[in-house]
Amino acid sequence: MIVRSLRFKMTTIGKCSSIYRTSPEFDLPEPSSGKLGFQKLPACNSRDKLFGLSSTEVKTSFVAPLRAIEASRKAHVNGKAENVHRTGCDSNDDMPINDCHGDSIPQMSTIGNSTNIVWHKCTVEKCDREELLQQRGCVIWITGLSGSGKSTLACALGRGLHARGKLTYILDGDNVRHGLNRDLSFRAEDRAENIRRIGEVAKLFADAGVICIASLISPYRKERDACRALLAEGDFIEVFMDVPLHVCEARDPKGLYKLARAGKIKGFTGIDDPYEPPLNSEIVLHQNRGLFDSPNDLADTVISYLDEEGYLKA
Ligand SMILES: Nc1ncnc2c1ncn2[C@@H]1O[C@H](COP(=O)(O)OS(=O)(=O)O)[C@@H](OP(=O)(O)O)[C@H]1O
Ligand SMILES: Nc1ncnc2c1ncn2[C@@H]1O[C@H](COP(=O)(O)OP(=O)(O)O)[C@@H](O)[C@H]1O
Repeated sequence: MIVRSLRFKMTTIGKCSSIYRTSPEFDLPEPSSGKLGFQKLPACNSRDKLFGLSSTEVKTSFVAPLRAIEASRKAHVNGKAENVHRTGCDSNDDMPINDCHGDSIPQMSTIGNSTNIVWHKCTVEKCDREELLQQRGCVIWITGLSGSGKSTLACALGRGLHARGKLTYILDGDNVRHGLNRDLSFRAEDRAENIRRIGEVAKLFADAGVICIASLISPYRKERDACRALLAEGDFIEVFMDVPLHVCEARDPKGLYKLARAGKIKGFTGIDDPYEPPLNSEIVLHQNRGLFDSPNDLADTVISYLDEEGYLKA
């Protein structure tokens, strides 16, 4: 396997310094001819009855715009977001629908600082998108020290899944700090906010049916677990890059450990800022007999997990 050498340019974006746009690329086979496409959609839940359509009608008329039924979810006051945000085709059963065309007044919620808000529900749901994509939307959350190989794995994984005709999107901590999170520094509260925002965005991607690969240090267990709690059971797959600090420091591809040791970067993870390793990751990747598997092999481990758990089919 050939690893292309990359030149990194240090930048300061908003409050963050020393971050890089990461795009490590490995020479991998070109994606196979497997193409994404449209197909007849089987009726996937009891919603058919709800909208007064038979399964056949749903199948044949799905491409025509269905009248969207805006609905709001049960009022959950004071930030009980997990109940409000629950998605999935089987979530209709316990959810009252406020049809905006009817007489009922939608129930209002207060979520954090947002008052009088309503959850709008659409007839095209996560499972419909998954059917279209022939995969299950989920979040693969890669955590580990700087230099542990998160971005490299994310990229290898993205390529490997793409080659299998699966739709992925990478949310790399470095990259997201170039835009959405440019206002965040590396102080503890800003890191927590960085993790929270990426968790929320990842959740949207998963809801879109995409296999979302989040790769960020995410040093705090509590914040990682909070992101896990945003998703349905099983849809958050934590991958721990269990690479010892001395290995990451020896790699030091951006020279940041050197700067941190010299006291030129304060609060560097693993040096003078904490990293809390996960306790119950779905996947732990570590060295075998002092050697780390190649990024492609590591990616294959994750892909096998996804395959076995049924994420690579609808
Ligand atoms: N103080 C400090 N500590 C750790 N890392 C630092 C720091 N300052 C800059 N950088 C660079 O920023 C990248 C980490 O960004 P993340 O968003 O993944 O970090 S965090 O999850 O909010 O902790 C990280 O990228 P990776 O090496 O890819 O992990 C570093 O390049
Ligand atoms: N599986 C691996 N085996 C050996 N070296 C690796 C592996 N994965 C990544 N690397 C190297 O380690 C360094 C850090 O990788 P990177 O993906 O940038 O880590 P992170 O995103 O965690 O900071 C890079 O020089 C990369 O080429």
